[in-house]
Amino acid sequence: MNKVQHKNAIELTSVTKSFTLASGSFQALKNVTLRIPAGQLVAVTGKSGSGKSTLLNLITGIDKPSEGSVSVNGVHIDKLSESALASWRGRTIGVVFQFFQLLPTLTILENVMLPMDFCDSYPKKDRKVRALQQLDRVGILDQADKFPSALSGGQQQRAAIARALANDPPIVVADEPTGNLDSQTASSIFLLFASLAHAGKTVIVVTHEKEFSAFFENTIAISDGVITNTSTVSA
Ligand SMILES: Nc1ncnc2c1ncn2[C@@H]1O[C@H](COP(=O)(O)OP(=O)(O)OP(=O)(O)O)[C@@H](O)[C@H]1O
Repeated sequence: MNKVQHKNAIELTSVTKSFTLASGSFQALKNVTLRIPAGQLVAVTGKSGSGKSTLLNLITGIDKPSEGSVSVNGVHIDKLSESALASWRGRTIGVVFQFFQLLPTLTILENVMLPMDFCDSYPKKDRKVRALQQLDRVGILDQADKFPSALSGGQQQRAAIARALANDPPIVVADEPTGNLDSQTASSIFLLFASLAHAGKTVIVVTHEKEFSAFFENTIAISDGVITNTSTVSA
């Protein structure tokens, strides 16, 4: 597995993302150029509809840019085929969602083992130990054999973060990961993200919650598809 960390984990160059609507073409992102250095904890902020999820979808390769290029950890992902992209994504990017999206019929341990099963990233005999290590890392090793419904919201999000870490991706993206959690639990989740960045992962978090800005080394503010404020931008 290629574990080389590039200086810039994310590079968007002159990226425009257009959607075709009945009323014509709509630009959700407009000529965005952006560099995110490896190992940073970065917030993406902006009003509803400003383009935050569109940006994440381009970084994870779920969407392709209409114009411009997207390079993630040194790979020009807009040039990958769909099958190469799926395999690349599973190994390179861990994704965390607002509503956790754990599979309810699997235990927490089984949920965390899933990405390794999907990507065949580690030998079968090693997957359980590796999943337990991730649960330990996020502080819920004692919840391994429970089903998601038996866990608190904060514990479920920790489990989802453990699952995102299963394949040891260099990049973690999270779309409003604390939107469904109380403020104290949210703080503990942001601390966990900070520890991941400290350990060298690039962590990109979409959040509406301004009170947590101190956790982030950089903030990318988006307004109407344009980046209005960030110290990570360079032309
Ligand atoms: N598949 C699509 N087809 C058409 N328009 C889209 C599509 N996806 C997003 N858009 C539009 O692009 C703009 C940006 O959407 P996006 O989901 O990126 O915003 P957001 O900042 O993530 O919003 P929210 O905080 O509400 O999730 C919006 O006007 C949205 O309606």
